[in-house]
Amino acid sequence: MGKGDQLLEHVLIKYRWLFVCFFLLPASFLYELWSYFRNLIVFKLSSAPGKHASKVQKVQQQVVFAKRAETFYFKRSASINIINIKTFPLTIIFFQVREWNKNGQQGHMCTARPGWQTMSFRQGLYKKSFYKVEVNLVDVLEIDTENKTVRVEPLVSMGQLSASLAPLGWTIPIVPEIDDLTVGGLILGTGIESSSHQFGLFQHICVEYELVLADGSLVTVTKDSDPDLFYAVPWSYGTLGFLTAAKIMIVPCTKFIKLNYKPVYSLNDAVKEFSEASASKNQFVEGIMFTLNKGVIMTGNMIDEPQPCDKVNKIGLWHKPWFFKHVESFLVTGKRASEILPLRDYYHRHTRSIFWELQDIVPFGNNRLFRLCMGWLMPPKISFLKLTQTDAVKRLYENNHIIQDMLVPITNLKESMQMFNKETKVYPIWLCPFKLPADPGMLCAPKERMFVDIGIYGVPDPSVNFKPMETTRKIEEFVQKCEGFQMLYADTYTTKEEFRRMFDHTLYDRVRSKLACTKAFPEVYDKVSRAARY
Ligand SMILES: Cc1cc2nc3c(=O)[nH]c(=O)nc-3n(C[C@H](O)[C@H](O)[C@H](O)COP(=O)(O)OP(=O)(O)OC[C@H]3O[C@@H](n4cnc5c(N)ncnc54)[C@H](O)[C@@H]3O)c2cc1C
Ligand SMILES: NC(=O)C1=CN([C@@H]2O[C@H](COP(=O)(O)OP(=O)(O)OC[C@H]3O[C@@H](n4cnc5c(N)ncnc54)[C@H](OP(=O)(O)O)[C@@H]3O)[C@@H](O)[C@H]2O)C=CC1
Ligand SMILES: CC(C)=CCC[C@@H](C)[C@H]1CC[C@@]2(C)C3=C(CC[C@]12C)[C@@]1(C)CC[C@H](O)C(C)(C)[C@@H]1CC3
Repeated sequence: MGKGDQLLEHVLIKYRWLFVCFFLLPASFLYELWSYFRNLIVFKLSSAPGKHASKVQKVQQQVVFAKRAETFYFKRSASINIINIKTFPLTIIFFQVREWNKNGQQGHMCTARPGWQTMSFRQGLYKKSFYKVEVNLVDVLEIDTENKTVRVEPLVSMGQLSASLAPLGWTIPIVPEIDDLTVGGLILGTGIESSSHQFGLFQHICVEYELVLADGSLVTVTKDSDPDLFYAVPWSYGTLGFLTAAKIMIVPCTKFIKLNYKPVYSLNDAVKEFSEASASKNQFVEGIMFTLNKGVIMTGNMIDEPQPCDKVNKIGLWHKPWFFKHVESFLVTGKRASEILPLRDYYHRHTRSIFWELQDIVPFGNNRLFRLCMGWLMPPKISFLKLTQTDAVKRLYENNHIIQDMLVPITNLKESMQMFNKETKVYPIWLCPFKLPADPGMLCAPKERMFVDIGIYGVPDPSVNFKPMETTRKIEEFVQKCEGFQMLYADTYTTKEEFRRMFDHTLYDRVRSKLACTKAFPEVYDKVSRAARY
């Protein structure tokens, strides 16, 4: 690398904030504005629910077309096979055939959602070669307060869903905290939040899935109508079919939450407080560890209205400190404290600082003056950050940064913390308890157990000699020994055999062979392993 390139690389890394502040923030704002008005018009015209059936038909047509195109290329039969599909515009077919042909005529399919839009550090290599199916389904379809369900399309985001439900006094029981997470990604990957100790993972609040299968047929499954497929869908990462709608439980909600902060000053205390809180009746439980021995355990409950003497802290306002910094401040006072927060501010509490990831990108993002002047533009859209990140920044993250969520039984919390401390010394660490019911599927377990998600996001301490692959492999091995799991949005460095040991593939394999998925979709491992992502 020449001197000029080195200088450029240095500037791009060190001064990424310049680009972020002067370009990405306004771009993100304009995008939010556009999507706000688009959603408003769609909602006012109520056109979305009516269009669902025809949009799903388009998905089916593309799948049928992919199958026919495959037959055509392998058997070299007449092109009439392809053009025969009614109502599908010819031009699109020709373009897609050309694309599919150019890309090596592979039979596997994936959604056409570009990799830069997904909530993961990397993008799938397969997005370059697979046959891409447009699943342009972005709307809330029906809010049924009588049966306590909401029916949504897969690209509905958490921000959009909480904005739709909260004014009506309802919420889904688990609202994963980053606004742009989508229902589809959370069902086919997984979702977790501070209410998961009561409700489980995102899949456990879903009651019905509508899917387009590998043969182009449309099915609607519940745990009673087709338990095999119903339980195989979560964690399948889009390798059983295309999700076109989901029915999710809703529960009544109030406008406020009372949040209690309990500072802890030793690992033993932290584990004790956190485990007790996870087994309690509190509606929300979360912990943030700022060192191995110091952290804050939070419990919360919805309340109807604040008392006149209560101070409401609107932590979502643009000029408020980042949430994790606010939490850290309770370590200084050392006292238990409580405060009232608006519920939506609480749900989206980690959005403005992208947990603690934004401090590496905009180092002065939590500065009071910056917040006052520019805070309303924050955060930049994760997808825009991803789209515009340079190779130098990517390499920097690859070699000096770790982003992993490890799900281990809560009884292994102490040794897990000690292990991650030894291998990474990354702080803050996110702790979120969740109940894992004894359901069939990838996380099949003999009995219901309490787990904890340990989220490690950040730069390992120089003293630990962090090596991305070796360190992650050690952690993965440890997690496997604890009978735990790794979240799939992050890279897995396991071998396929190790991955199949970590996740129970019995039901998944059976459903894949029953639904003829093997030719249509890759296995989960081939979408999430480090080798499958760039
Ligand atoms: C009955 C009903 C049906 C609906 N049906 C549809 C539909 O079919 N299709 C559809 O697309 N929409 C639907 N909506 C949603 C509607 O379009 C949204 O309300 C719209 O997006 C505008 O939202 P808002 O102004 O209430 O959001 P705002 O509250 O202004 O939120 C806008 C954005 O800011 C974020 N945000 C808000 N508060 C916070 C906070 N405290 N912290 C961090 N981020 C925050 C949100 O996540 C969101 O992305 C429906 C809503 C209702 C009530
Ligand atoms: N608090 C939390 O729980 C958090 C969770 N996450 C993780 O982020 C991910 C979700 O991110 P998001 O950007 O929403 O989703 P992604 O685009 O990352 O989707 C995840 C997977 O689901 C597949 N998928 C999504 N929608 C469909 C569909 N309609 N039909 C078929 N397959 C589909 C995708 O398939 P394809 O590859 O074909 O596009 C992809 O393999 C999850 O893995 C989640 O665990 C991240 C942050 C926080
Ligand atoms: C289960 C839970 C709570 C998971 C939280 C995961 C987040 C911390 C992850 C999800 C997406 C994620 C990997 C991301 C990044 C940081 C960590 C994130 C936000 C960033 C913003 C880091 C900076 C990078 O240049 C880039 C922009 C590509 C990514 C994008 C995705």
